[in-house]
Amino acid sequence: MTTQQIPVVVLAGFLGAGKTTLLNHLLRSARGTRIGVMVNDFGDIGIDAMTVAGQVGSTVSLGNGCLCCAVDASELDEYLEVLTRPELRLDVIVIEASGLAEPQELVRMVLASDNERIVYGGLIEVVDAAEFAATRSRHPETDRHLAAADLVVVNKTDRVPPEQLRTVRETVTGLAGRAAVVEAVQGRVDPELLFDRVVPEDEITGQMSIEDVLYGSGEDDHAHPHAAYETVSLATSTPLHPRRLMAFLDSRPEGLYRIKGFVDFGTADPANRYGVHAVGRFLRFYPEPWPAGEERLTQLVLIGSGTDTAALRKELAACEQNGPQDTPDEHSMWGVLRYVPGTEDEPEPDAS
Ligand SMILES: Nc1nc2c(ncn2[C@@H]2O[C@H](COP(=O)(O)OP(=O)(O)OP(=O)(O)O)[C@@H](O)[C@H]2O)c(=O)[nH]1
Repeated sequence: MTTQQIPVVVLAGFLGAGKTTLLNHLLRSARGTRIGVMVNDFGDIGIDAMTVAGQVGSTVSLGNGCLCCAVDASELDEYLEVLTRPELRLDVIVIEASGLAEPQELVRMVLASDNERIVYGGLIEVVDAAEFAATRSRHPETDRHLAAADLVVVNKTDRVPPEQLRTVRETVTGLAGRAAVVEAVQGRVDPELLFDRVVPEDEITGQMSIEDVLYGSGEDDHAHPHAAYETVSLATSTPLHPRRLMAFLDSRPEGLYRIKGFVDFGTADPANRYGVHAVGRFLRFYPEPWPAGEERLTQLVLIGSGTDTAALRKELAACEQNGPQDTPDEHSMWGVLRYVPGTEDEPEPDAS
């Protein structure tokens, strides 16, 4: 089921791009969220961050050298096995690839894992805005890495003048194809781009002051550059048409990075609701029986960068069924079922 699977995020980028800085930022700003990490070396991870990372102990350190050279698929599975133990109650696992690793290899290893408690959480490429041109000329494989990414973080924007940043961003966006592209200083991206933050109890019960509402609630505001991405939500009691939803998903626009929630397909499958999990080009549906007494609602959240939110809202609304004459036929679920794990013709996600 969607809610129980732990997303495994692969964090890649060339030497010095800011992967560890970003990881430390995630660990610091995660608060109630429990993050497991796999890195080559714990040396660079801050002591305060280690209080979170420490829950999994040194067992996750993969030793020196390139992660994907040092670890074959069975070893990766071994570490995932440790990190997904229920007693650790981790909400997300981040694998930091060594600066020289081929990230696509790691992604393939995660996708090939038969650990049922995990789900692929996306490939994030960190780019050094100041060194981008030089890195690209020294390492032509940069282009391939960017093309495989689901989210590109253009980091160190403080080190380049606006003009140069625009050029870097344009080049990156061109190479990254459908990936979402966000800018950052010191790796400070909103953790919610990567995973669902668990809201700590004091935030739920605590009262918000007017300042909180206007300016956010304090210390890690600068860590939540909300302008970096857009969110579109849909909550409707009208069932969605499976064919139209699949047409929308199959042609989802560039920059639409994550989709999560539940779908009601009405009479097309009255017994089940369908959990949706999409990150980059990766898409899965998880049918599960409707909980007894639960209102039949479709609830979706779409997260993207550089997307046309008005158009997304319109396209989503067009997926709703229009009365009895629009009732889906018996074959209309086939497109959806292709993305249910364990079905015979489950598509291979594009990790090339
Ligand atoms: N000016 C500036 N420096 C940054 C930024 N982000 C990271 N750095 C610095 O860049 C250096 C490299 O950052 P790391 O996070 O260690 O990079 P990495 O990608 O993990 O490096 P490797 O582990 O060697 O692959 C460190 O000295 C960071 O403090 C940023 O946004 N601006």
